[in-house]
Amino acid sequence: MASSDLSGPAAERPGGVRLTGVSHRYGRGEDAVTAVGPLDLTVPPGEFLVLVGASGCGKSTLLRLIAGFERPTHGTVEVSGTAPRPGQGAGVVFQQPRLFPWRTVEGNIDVALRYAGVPRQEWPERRAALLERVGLQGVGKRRIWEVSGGQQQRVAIARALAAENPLFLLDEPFAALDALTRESLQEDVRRVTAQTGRTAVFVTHSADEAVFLGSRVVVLSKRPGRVVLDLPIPLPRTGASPEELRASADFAALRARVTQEVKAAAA
Ligand SMILES: Nc1ncnc2c1ncn2[C@@H]1O[C@H](COP(=O)(O)OP(=O)(O)OP(=O)(O)O)[C@@H](O)[C@H]1O
Repeated sequence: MASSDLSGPAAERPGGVRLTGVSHRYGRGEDAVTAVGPLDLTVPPGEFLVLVGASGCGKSTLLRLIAGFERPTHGTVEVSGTAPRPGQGAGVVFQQPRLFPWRTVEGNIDVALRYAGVPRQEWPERRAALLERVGLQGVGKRRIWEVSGGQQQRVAIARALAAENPLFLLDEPFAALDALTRESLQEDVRRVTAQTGRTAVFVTHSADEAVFLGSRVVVLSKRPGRVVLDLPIPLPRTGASPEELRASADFAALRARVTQEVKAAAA
């Protein structure tokens, strides 16, 4: 496919994202802060795009614009060919799981299934499939405070997958987790997106996480964030084990490249 096609019809298909001349400012007058842009970015359906950059460079702002939680001060944002609307068209996972603590794991997933308009008789089957997909079989009846932080984040991922939206947005979802749990969840997210073919946009500070997860990594400059590196990640999405992938020379070289660019951008 010619690269010009990526900014055209591909971005209008389900799960495609297109940002054109986007910038976003918070506040007014002397207090105004331009958080991001101007930038153009096109994400074709099925791509796993990771946004990396220094703290405060506007990564979360960009994700919120794509989710439709904010409208850009300038430019246009399109998801699946139309302006995004909050809560529709994309599943979102935040750094904190934001669950209903008094409900069970299953109860939290049921809320998402109801919100997605899934008929009640289909809930048991859909719920079981979601719990299996995120490795939570056997804990469905536990209350949220009875499961670990990593399991809570798995519930949040299952909830975001419940509506079967073609777009999956994740804002530093593993930042608060220990290293082992983080790696295990990275592997799950990589597997789930490869299996379902969803488009993903993932925000992180970590070059390691970016290269492991992404089929493409975009590094942003310091605020206001602009694209300083747009790098395809030609590592196998299926077949190789996570251990093989992490141990490969290609992985190390890509991680070094991204680390270098993030440092240079922040300087
Ligand atoms: N609601 C808001 N009102 C005013 N300023 C905001 C708001 N949200 C973000 N900002 C400012 O916009 C800039 C970008 O913030 P944003 O959270 O998008 O960055 P980030 O790259 O995600 O940061 P981090 O990696 O630390 O989470 C920051 O200077 C931040 O203080």
